[in-house]
Amino acid sequence: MSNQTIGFSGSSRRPSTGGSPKSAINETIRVVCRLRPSLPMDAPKVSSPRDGVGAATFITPESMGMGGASSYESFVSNFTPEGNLTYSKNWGEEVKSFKYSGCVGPEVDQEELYSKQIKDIVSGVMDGYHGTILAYGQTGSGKTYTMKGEGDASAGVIPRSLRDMFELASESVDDITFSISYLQIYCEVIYDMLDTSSRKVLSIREKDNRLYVENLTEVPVKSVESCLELIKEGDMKRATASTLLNAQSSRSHAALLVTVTRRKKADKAGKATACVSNLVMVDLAGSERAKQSGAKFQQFEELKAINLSLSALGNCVSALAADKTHVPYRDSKLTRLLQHTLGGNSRTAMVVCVRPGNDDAGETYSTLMFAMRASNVKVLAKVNTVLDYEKLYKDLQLNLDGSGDDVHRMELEVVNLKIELEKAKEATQVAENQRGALGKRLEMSERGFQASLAAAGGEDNGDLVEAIEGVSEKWQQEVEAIQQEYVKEIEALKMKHDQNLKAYKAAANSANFDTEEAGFELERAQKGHLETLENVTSLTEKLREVEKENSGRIAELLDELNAKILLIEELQGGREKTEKAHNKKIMELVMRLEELEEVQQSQKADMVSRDAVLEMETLFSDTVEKLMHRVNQLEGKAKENREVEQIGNKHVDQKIQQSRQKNSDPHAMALLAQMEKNAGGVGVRVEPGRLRARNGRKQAF
Ligand SMILES: Nc1ncnc2c1ncn2[C@@H]1O[C@H](COP(=O)(O)OP(=O)(O)OP(=O)(O)O)[C@@H](O)[C@H]1O
Repeated sequence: MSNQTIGFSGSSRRPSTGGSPKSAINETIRVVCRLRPSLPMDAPKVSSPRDGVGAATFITPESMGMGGASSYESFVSNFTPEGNLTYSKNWGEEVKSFKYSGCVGPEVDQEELYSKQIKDIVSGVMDGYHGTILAYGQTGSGKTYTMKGEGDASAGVIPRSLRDMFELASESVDDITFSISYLQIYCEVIYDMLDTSSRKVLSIREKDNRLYVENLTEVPVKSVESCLELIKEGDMKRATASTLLNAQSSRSHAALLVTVTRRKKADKAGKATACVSNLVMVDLAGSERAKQSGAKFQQFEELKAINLSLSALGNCVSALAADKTHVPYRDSKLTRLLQHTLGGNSRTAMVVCVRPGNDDAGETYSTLMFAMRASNVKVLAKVNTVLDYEKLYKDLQLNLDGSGDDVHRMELEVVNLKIELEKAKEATQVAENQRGALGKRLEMSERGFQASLAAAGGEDNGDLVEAIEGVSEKWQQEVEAIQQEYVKEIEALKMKHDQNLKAYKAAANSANFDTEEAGFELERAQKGHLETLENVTSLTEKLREVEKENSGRIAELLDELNAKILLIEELQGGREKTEKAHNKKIMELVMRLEELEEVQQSQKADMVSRDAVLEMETLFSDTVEKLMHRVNQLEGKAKENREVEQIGNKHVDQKIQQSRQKNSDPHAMALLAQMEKNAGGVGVRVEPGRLRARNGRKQAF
């Protein structure tokens, strides 16, 4: 198992509306609406007074004859395999039409769905195109069933795709290898499902216009079974994760990434290429409303994250469908991960799953609307070919090895030819020698013959001379025949020698040429390797620098983290104290409340009735009114008294004045004495001018 960085689906270039590159596929996202059958869990729920028995929001062949569906508030009233779907709202008053790539009802099985809607995208992946299959829909609508399936008979898209891919690979002459990665996005955090050792959190990175999930585990696989086993292990981990994180299957998005590397043989120009393509299969989390799901606490947080990512997906789909320049991919991890898939370089199919329960009508409608938008998104998929450096290197090595063999073979041939040439030379020499010897013998014979002829003497010996001349002639002829034979033999040897020489020269030339070619090739390869090596070295250096930077940054981050942990601990300590104080306060308040309740309870017994209170209130206000009336009366009286007193005072003052002037009025004196007495004091002298003020105040009440 290797732990490395791998890419998700190539370039994010948006498809242009103009001409497309050769072998590029210009199409839209293929949207297939799948209506799942009614299950016991969709037991009839009464959703309106007019809907007494409903269990399906769409008409199925089974429900068709029962006449129930058309009485529902909202329902799928018709659909065709060609993808036409009609949705009726308000008991059929409003009708909305949708058009998808296909529409499959409950009667369509996994095999039919796969072979008609998905298979060609999978085989496209084997030809070098990226492919993406998504399952979207409300919780319980059949996404996992569609993607994974149940058992062999109901196997879903994932096992069927893997089977097809391995089968195609076994039939191909090319060298095809597979690897898989498996991840989940839970509450906006990416987890590696194939890393059994840790629960590391992964990040999405971008480099050279290529998105990748950093450090995501990529496992080379050799069979469908090993893939399924790894997925099972991942799912088990997911189940474990669900206890740790409270994540259930529907709470996270699960994505399986299959990378296919197809190596082709080098062409005549010696260029070896490889296609590296991805098949991404995503089981999205279920869309649902908090109210509907009754989510609380952690579940609510999950739901928030799911809805955030699904609505981000919806926003991206809307922006792409409307051909907007800005697509908000960065709004969620899901959309960032699918950036190159949606509207980019990947053939994409989306199976939109719909539940039949009539309580789901609202969700069904928004699912259908989302699907409609998705079906307008354009994609431009192209074959993803790269230079296969590994193969190129291996092939060159093999070629060089082969050239070496050829040179060696030719060298041997040359050596053999040289030996034969030497032999031919020797044979020629022998023949020359023999010819020389024969010539000498002939000369000697000639001389002997002439001598014999002279000794035989003249015409008398005519018969003998004739006989000798005949022998001589015969001898001469024999010698000539032998000579000719030798000449022929020498010529043949010469010819063979010349031929050998020619072959030797040709072999030597060809060997030289091949050696030269091989030398050039080697030089080119060495140059290429050198460049690659230089690139690798500079990349390694960069990597080291980045690692160095990262380790510095990581150290800083760790320090920060430690500081934050300390802070959190302190805060927690403080919070605990505050909590304790709060708890104490709450306890006190609770006790106080209890006391009050007790008091209230005891007061309740003494409490008068509401009528009695009203009566008392009326009595009280009557009394107050009367008192106010009385006060007003008294104030009027007092005012009158004050006026009378003023007049009286004035009169008394005049009288006192007069009597003082006269100093003999006994009546005035008596009055004065009386007044002084009333003023209350022994030794108090009442002056006539001041008497009014003191008395005036007293008389006010
Ligand atoms: N086409 C179908 N035929 C038969 N049964 C189906 C079909 N689709 C779904 N089901 C059944 O419906 C139930 C819910 O399906 P499934 O678990 O796939 O839903 P889901 O959308 O993945 O839910 P979640 O979002 O919670 O993961 C399962 O019991 C499944 O077997």
